[in-house]
Amino acid sequence: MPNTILGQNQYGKAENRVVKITRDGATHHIKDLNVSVALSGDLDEVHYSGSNANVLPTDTTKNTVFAFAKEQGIESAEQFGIALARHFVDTTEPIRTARIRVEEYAWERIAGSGGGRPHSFVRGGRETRTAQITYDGQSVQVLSGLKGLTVLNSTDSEFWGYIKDKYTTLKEDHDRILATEVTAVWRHNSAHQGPGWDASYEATREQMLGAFAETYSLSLQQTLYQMGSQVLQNRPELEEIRFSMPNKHHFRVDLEPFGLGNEAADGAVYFAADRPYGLIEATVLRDGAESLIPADMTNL
Ligand SMILES: O=c1[nH]c(=O)c2[nH]c(=O)[nH]c2[nH]1
Repeated sequence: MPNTILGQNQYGKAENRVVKITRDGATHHIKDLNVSVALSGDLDEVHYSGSNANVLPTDTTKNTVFAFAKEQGIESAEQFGIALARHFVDTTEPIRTARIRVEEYAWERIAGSGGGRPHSFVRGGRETRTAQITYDGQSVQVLSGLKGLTVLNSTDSEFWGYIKDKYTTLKEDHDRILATEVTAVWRHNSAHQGPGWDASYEATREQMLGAFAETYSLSLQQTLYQMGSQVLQNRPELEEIRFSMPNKHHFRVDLEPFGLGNEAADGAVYFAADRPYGLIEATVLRDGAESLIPADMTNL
């Protein structure tokens, strides 16, 4: 039998769905998170011999998520993740590193005649907010982000001037739809370690959307870079942002067989294809900043 050794390993309870209601008199507030815990440390023995002496049960990590939601409340995804990561490493000797991943789902207050209803919510059609917190006993690393932010420009997009070889059939386009579903992860500089996570998130999202809308696009790559660049220029607390952006192709339908023109300028009919799709991914950095967001972080 060949000899084997244990490589990278981590464990914990994934996808703890925790909903916290905060009551402010008759007015309620809701936080809806999906929290995944991954712990690593002095855990060779459980793999080699099955000794659980160094194992904090994944069941306990689940309980901790719910107990912390009650004891400390949930101020933001980032704050909650930082508190959990510190707890696992600082209170459990064999645990050396904790990685907490958080997804946050938005709920909006249902409108009423006298303003928003106090305790009724509708799940927002918005993107999912994400955060990843890593703590190794020394420093806390926070990556914030979002996924599922679907955007579309119905004009101001062209694509032409590309390489043409014997397999190229794509026609040059001077007025196309540009649509994508943005996944983005960004890194704050070390001076910004909260609070203010929510305000930073909203402002970053707004810059991203503004840049998408305002860029006259010659390629999705160019739009992506403009989005990242505008975020970094307007959010001094950020150092680096990575995007994964599928090109949600909208092809003008050939209506010639029915004697119909279908020009973009006249208001065209498109076929919204779902696959395959172009996939455009890149990191944008502040000049001089270190590239620390892993390339696969936006493919989770
Ligand atoms: O914005 C685009 N970038 C590409 O690289 C590409 N390739 C392609 O076929 N269509 C597009 N569109």
